[in-house]
Amino acid sequence: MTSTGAGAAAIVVDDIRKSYGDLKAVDGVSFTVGHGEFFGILGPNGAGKTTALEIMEGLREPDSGSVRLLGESPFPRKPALLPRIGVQLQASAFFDRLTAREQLETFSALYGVGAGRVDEMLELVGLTEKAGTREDKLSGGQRQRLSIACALAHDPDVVFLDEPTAALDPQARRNLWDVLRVIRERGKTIVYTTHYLDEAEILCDRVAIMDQGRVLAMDTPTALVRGLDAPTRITLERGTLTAADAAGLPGADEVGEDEQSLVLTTRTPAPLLAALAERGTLDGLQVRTATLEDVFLQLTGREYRA
Ligand SMILES: Nc1ncnc2c1ncn2[C@@H]1O[C@H](COP(=O)(O)OP(=O)(O)OP(=O)(O)O)[C@@H](O)[C@H]1O
Repeated sequence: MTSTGAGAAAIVVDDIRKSYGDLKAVDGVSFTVGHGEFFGILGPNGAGKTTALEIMEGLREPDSGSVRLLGESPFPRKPALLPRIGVQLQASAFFDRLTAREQLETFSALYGVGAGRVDEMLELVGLTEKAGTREDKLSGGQRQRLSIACALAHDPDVVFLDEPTAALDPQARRNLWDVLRVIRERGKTIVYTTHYLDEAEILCDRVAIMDQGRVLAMDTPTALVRGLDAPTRITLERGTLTAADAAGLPGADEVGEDEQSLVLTTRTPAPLLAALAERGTLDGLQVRTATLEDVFLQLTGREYRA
């Protein structure tokens, strides 16, 4: 726990609103983020995630509502808060012509901390071997990781990351997930935005799903998915079992067929999977449970499109 006291929240967002002309970018958003929590703000493009994040960081003033960040109002900027928060800068905010190491040294100096953590930060984000490479010669994923390292240079308590995995290839995204997990293990409070629901489901302790400026749902990903009470779909390659046999298995609620596959729908997957295993039909079997995309569909009536 930090100096805000045991049990106190790291961030309290209370009914914030922000309009641009007639557009309600953030339309009455409230939530609390606990110390050490990895909190995700999710939603499609234009949902209001960045605006909400910038209000939390103190970069933008809300039209109404309030934010307490580590017990302080972040807007207007509080010098006392700055050493305690890390904000990931967009890659374009790097200094020209500096190597990865020099970027980190410069950020450390700006924060008034020594360069003692630079090697550790390079190691944390997997850039030790690129320390001497100029930032404009790094890949997109490497630049993202460097920008996260710069946000951590002064060892802040709370880290804000705006779409850190956007525009990365799948491998680079996964590498970055490992970095985010390590930051979380170090006890940092992380607030991040993403339009990748699958990723948030894996990484976040809790998520707020936003759409059109509002929070539609907020909870742990597991609780949100469980709340759907959606069935599990088990797909078998066609020919492994007849539809009639499948319908007689314990737990098989519905059986459907198409040219390639047999699809069993169940609310009790364990006995059904056990029965399928007994019949030696597990080869090529796929199990699909509900995801946050299904939660979004239920909440909005629309398919999720990032
Ligand atoms: N400075 C601004 N002036 C006018 N409109 C803005 C401004 N900033 C954001 N908006 C609009 O407010 C809405 C919310 O934008 P915001 O960037 O917060 O959404 P987002 O969920 O972060 O989307 P994205 O994933 O595309 O970044 C959008 O419709 C956007 O066009």
